[in-house]
Amino acid sequence: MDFSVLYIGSGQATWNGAVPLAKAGVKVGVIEESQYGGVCSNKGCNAKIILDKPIELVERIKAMQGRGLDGVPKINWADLMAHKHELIVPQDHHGKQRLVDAGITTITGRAEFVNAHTVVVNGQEYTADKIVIATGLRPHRLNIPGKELFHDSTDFLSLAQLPKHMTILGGSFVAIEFATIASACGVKVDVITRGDRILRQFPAQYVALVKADLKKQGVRFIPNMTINSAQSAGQEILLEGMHEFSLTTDYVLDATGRIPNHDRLNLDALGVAYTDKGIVVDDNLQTNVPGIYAAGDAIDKKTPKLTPTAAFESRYLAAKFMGKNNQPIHYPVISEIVFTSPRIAQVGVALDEALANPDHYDVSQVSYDGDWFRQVENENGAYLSLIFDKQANDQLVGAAELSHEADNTINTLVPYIQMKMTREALNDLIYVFPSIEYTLQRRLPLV
Ligand SMILES: Cc1cc2nc3c(=O)[nH]c(=O)nc-3n(C[C@H](O)[C@H](O)[C@H](O)COP(=O)(O)OP(=O)(O)OC[C@H]3O[C@@H](n4cnc5c(N)ncnc54)[C@H](O)[C@@H]3O)c2cc1C
Ligand SMILES: NC(=O)c1ccc[n+]([C@@H]2O[C@H](COP(=O)([O-])OP(=O)(O)OC[C@H]3O[C@@H](n4cnc5c(N)ncnc54)[C@H](O)[C@@H]3O)[C@@H](O)[C@H]2O)c1
Repeated sequence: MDFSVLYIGSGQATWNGAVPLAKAGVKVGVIEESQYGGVCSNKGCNAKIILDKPIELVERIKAMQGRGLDGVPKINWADLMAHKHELIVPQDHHGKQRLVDAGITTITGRAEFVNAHTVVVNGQEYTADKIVIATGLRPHRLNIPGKELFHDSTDFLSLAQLPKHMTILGGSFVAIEFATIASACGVKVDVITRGDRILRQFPAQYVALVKADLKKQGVRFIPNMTINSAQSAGQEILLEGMHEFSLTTDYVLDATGRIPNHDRLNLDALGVAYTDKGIVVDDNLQTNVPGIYAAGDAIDKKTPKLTPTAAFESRYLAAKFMGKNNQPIHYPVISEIVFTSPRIAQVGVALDEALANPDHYDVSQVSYDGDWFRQVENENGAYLSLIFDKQANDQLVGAAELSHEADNTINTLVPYIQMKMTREALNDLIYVFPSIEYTLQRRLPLV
């Protein structure tokens, strides 16, 4: 065999495990058809957070007007984009170098299976004991006439010049994060959704506040609408939908989700099971074909398709391949965030579920409006919910926050929930003062 372990794809689901595996002396190969490091490093999280940063800073500066700061800086999109390129363009090179430095053989090109232990890339065959499918997702495109006029998240993240009027199809992470960025930069934004909700996975009450803020800023939400076609109308694009709906716009961002890349792997020849959401794996991340595993966004899974979950699965498989862990995968508590302004972050039991089950959960809801430390930045409209399990000794089992600091608060709470800390134990910690964490603790109901 050429390799002990051969990965297809080089994203988070690969390198987090492949690097330690190779450093432990295992013969590892990685095949990548596009940019090394995958979506997150090159056309996802990292690029997005660079474009988002000034939006967050400007919002915070706006809140401090007349409180020690005079004047709100303007966002310069061209400079911001140049800054993004400066940081992101080298990621492909770094992503490859990280593998090479660990002693991994990198193979550039598209992989296809020949049999359970062989793949072909650019006409050359490579064999391995174990093969890990970590091929991620690509943008879904609505299949309607005129779809070629649409753009996807990758296009937006490299947009040289902002349009005057942008129409976004979809209402989840990509749609709302990009609506936040574009609108803050002065673009007139429409968000068209099939249903009547956006950001379904986040607490309805916090989402409603974010939506109200976006509306105030001029974002127009068009719910319960199916777009049926698009066509050029001079310099503009004409969208037509049900009930004789029509709209002209300068730019259409198709944010209707992402689809797996496994259709390009010749899986049917091997009988590897998959669904339209991804590869089917058991609780050892092995497919129905022995020796073939899958990790990251490529899997059909209930856990969210995020960078930290992909990295967790990658490390899990590496430990398994090194013989250090023979247990089924056991996910720890998972946190997530949407980079709106302010952000919504959450971890553990969902707030909406907890509120719907008052016999099971005690929900402590806090407004930071009266909190002097949050008022240092004049942050208003910030909220925290803590969820305790009444049936398990008042353990903290979930939390959600809407604020500019939501990522920090929720990250602080992750280990408490994972380590099953009770309300009593949480009151028994001493933090730096003043700080976000100290403020959080003071908001905990005493036992
Ligand atoms: C715009 C955007 C913003 C995001 N923001 C966040 C965020 O803020 N936080 C967060 O946690 N997550 C975020 N995500 C999700 C995150 O990027 C993914 O969960 C993560 O990249 C998954 O890693 P992966 O390794 O499973 O797949 P990927 O990163 O998609 O890597 C798969 C790799 O496989 C390669 N490949 C596919 N098929 C083949 C083949 N046949 N042969 C060879 N190579 C192949 C692809 O080129 C790709 O490089 C975002 C995603 C997008 C699109
Ligand atoms: N902050 C973050 O962690 C972050 C940010 C961006 C993306 N991501 C990840 O990237 C992935 C993609 O996110 P996303 O927002 O593109 O997709 P998504 O799958 O989360 O949402 C897709 C959206 O498109 C809508 N939609 C689907 N099909 C449609 C159709 N035919 N017509 C109209 N609307 C349709 C859905 O109702 C939904 O609102 C997810 O796995 C997400 O976890 C994460």
